[in-house]
Amino acid sequence: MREADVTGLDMDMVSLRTTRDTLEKDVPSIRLEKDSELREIYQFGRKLGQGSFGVVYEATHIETQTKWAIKEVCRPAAGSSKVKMLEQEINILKQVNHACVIQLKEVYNTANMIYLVTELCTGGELNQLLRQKKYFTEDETRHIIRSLAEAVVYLHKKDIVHRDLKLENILVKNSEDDDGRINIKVTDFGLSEQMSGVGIDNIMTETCGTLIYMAPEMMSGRGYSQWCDVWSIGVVMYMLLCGEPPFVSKTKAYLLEEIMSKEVPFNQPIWSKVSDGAKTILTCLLKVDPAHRMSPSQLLENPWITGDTNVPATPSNVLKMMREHLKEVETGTQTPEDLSFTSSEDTLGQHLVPQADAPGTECNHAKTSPVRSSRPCTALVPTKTTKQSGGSLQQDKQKNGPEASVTPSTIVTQAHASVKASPQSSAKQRRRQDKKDFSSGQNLSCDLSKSQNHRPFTSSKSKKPLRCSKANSYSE
Ligand SMILES: Nc1ncnc2c1ncn2[C@@H]1O[C@H](COP(=O)(O)OP(=O)(O)OP(=O)(O)O)[C@@H](O)[C@H]1O
Repeated sequence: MREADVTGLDMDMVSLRTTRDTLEKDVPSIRLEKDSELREIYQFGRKLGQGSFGVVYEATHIETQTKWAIKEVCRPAAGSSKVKMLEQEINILKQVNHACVIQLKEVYNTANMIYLVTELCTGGELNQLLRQKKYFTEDETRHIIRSLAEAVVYLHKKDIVHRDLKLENILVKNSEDDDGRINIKVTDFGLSEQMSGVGIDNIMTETCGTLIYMAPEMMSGRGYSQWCDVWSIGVVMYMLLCGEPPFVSKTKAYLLEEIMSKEVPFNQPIWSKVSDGAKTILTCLLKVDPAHRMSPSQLLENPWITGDTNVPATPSNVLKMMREHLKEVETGTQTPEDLSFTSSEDTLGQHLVPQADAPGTECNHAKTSPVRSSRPCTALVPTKTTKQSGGSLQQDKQKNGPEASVTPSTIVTQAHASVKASPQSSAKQRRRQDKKDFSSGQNLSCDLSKSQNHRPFTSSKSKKPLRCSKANSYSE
């Protein structure tokens, strides 16, 4: 047995991204001469499951008597699509270190096999648990969704988009911990993408994932960003609460049509027992337009998630909220200097930019809005600048901190200029125009298809033919 080189992995298997090396955890990658040598380190137990790559076993580390899961993978042919997925999975698992994401302990390489040693999740997959229970209570769902949102916030901060979030890829660490809570671990990063570019390079075009969890912008094939994961959180949450997916259709085209034409359905009797708070979150997560979707950070701050019932009521209708805000300025309860609009504009023209992570802000459009995609869920600010900065994701991060990277405006509608309205005269002018826009209702709609028709997304990523990567999951 010999330690692998400093890069940590077999270089014929994995081409590491040099920029990420320093961020990676110290996951030992060990070369074994024979497969039998691993049996001297671990005692293999029951089979836990089978994936498209290989078999997963429970295993006991002989020296420490600790239990692990070992994924045994036949080394795929060099250059095959499986190699890319495995590379991606290992590369990403080496970088992540979060309580709600599966932990990779070690990687073993032999001439024919690769072994991934990960933490053991004795509770199996979340979909199995859901099948047993039929549906989860709001309390159980809250805990699971909070953990999932925490994992997604963490991943997105690392520029990792999971792209295949679903019940099957959420493992249960233990069926129920001491508090009766279900501890989850996000797994299966085979279809994940790490965004290494800036601005438009962070728009992906590959269609991948599992249909019922797939965001509409991903299905449309016009380009998508990390907001596809938010849609999937919405589908997972919906399924936890009622046991069934919100939208079902046999083909991608029909499913897309269904999603575009329908409200999030709350017709089944079970929904009468679900709180409005939970339903509101669902409609905010399942927004057709990703620019109007609730961010994972906002989700974490939502009173339904935090259980904080003392959050001051905010007007749920954004237009109403903005009018009240302007009225305060007019009546002098707020000075112009108090205002700090983040203005932006893309080349598509006027566009409302959700301000990142306004706590307690809720959307309440499910019953009031006839068009599901036309109402934003986040605190919105008007956009009136005429300058296009070409600002990038990285530039935004430098200027505004890491959270800036997860605003839809930076990704979905490409680069925006973020300008603080500090000089009084220009701020006055801008606000006057903003007020005009708000009172006329202008700007309050962002139609994905219109936007994209106007300026189709392009990507530096290669476009490959549709291929089946695993049962129910596919990628282009
Ligand atoms: N760490 C783990 N602890 C417990 N069970 C696991 C663990 N990892 C995987 N499993 C089980 O083994 C099964 C196969 O996992 P694996 O990761 O190989 O495939 P998959 O996630 O189903 O899909 P893919 O084909 O994309 O690899 C899973 O469905 C799960 O039930």
